[in-house]
Amino acid sequence: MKKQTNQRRSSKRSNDSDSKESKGRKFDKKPGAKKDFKEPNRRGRENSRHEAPRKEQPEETPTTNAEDFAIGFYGVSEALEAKRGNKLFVQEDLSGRRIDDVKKLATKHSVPMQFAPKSKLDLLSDHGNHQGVVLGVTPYEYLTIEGLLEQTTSEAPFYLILDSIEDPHNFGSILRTADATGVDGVIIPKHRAVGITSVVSKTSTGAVEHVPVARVTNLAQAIRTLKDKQFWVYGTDMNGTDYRHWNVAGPTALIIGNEGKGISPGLKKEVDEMLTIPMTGHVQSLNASVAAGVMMYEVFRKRH
Ligand SMILES: C[S@@+](CC[C@H](N)C(=O)[O-])C[C@H]1O[C@@H](n2cnc3c(N)ncnc32)[C@H](O)[C@@H]1O
Repeated sequence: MKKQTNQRRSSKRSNDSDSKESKGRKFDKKPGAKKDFKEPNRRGRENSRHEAPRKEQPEETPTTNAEDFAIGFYGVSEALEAKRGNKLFVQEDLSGRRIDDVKKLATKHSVPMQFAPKSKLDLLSDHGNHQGVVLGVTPYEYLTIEGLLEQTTSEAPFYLILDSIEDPHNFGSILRTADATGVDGVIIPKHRAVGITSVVSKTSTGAVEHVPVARVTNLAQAIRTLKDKQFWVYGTDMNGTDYRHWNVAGPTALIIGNEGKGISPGLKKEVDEMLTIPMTGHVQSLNASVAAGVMMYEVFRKRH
């Protein structure tokens, strides 16, 4: 297996999607391998905190930690459905169908509710646009890279690797498009990057509950693991091959770089090919989530 991988790595990939090399290559999964990870929400993630008999929360405002709350109608509803909710705060002077829908969902999932002034919801959501609903959630359970590979069922998975995205709106927006285009997983670094916060969850309009996210301490190591599993790994910058010639056949991973610094030089060394979205105007680059969206839809367009 290793030898075959090295052979493949030594030759530059043809952009002809019918090339012999890419045809029929299977995603190398070990059937029946032992699971060493917890499945994410909506795919059977168990949550012992959620299942334990509920105690009413103390009345004081909990410590505000963006990873502990979901906000807004979509973010809250999806987190409730994913059984991550532990307490719903509803703005006391608001009513309406969407608020009622969220309340019904909380009741359905036996999540306690508290009516509170807007000032308290503002505080809990760190002044995010909460739309009158804030949900205390159990922390998101990230997958490991092995866990992500293990649970991926596509023959030719497509993963996004985010090299230190810092803006939660960019991350949320990327997750939203990832869900829309059927991306099999998103890989993020543990340090110097945004994790799954309330703003990410809201911007993703709940997609965060559907797209598996793996968090790793070393992206370069994660990429080497993917290469060992026969993935083609692509980077994105302004000096690569025109993305319209991208051969998306087979297991594929695509790296999107940091908003300011782009992809780190260390990771560029690991990629099979760099890709570029041509630009004819005056600005230097696209927004990271816009570039990610273009690339995700390119895979979708070519594969569907
Ligand atoms: C705002 S850009 C970073 C710009 C950074 N100064 C650089 O030189 O790479 C953030 C990320 O979006 C992606 N990106 C933006 N515009 C792109 C383009 N035209 N082609 C390919 N990728 C692009 C790349 O992944 C890039 O790392």
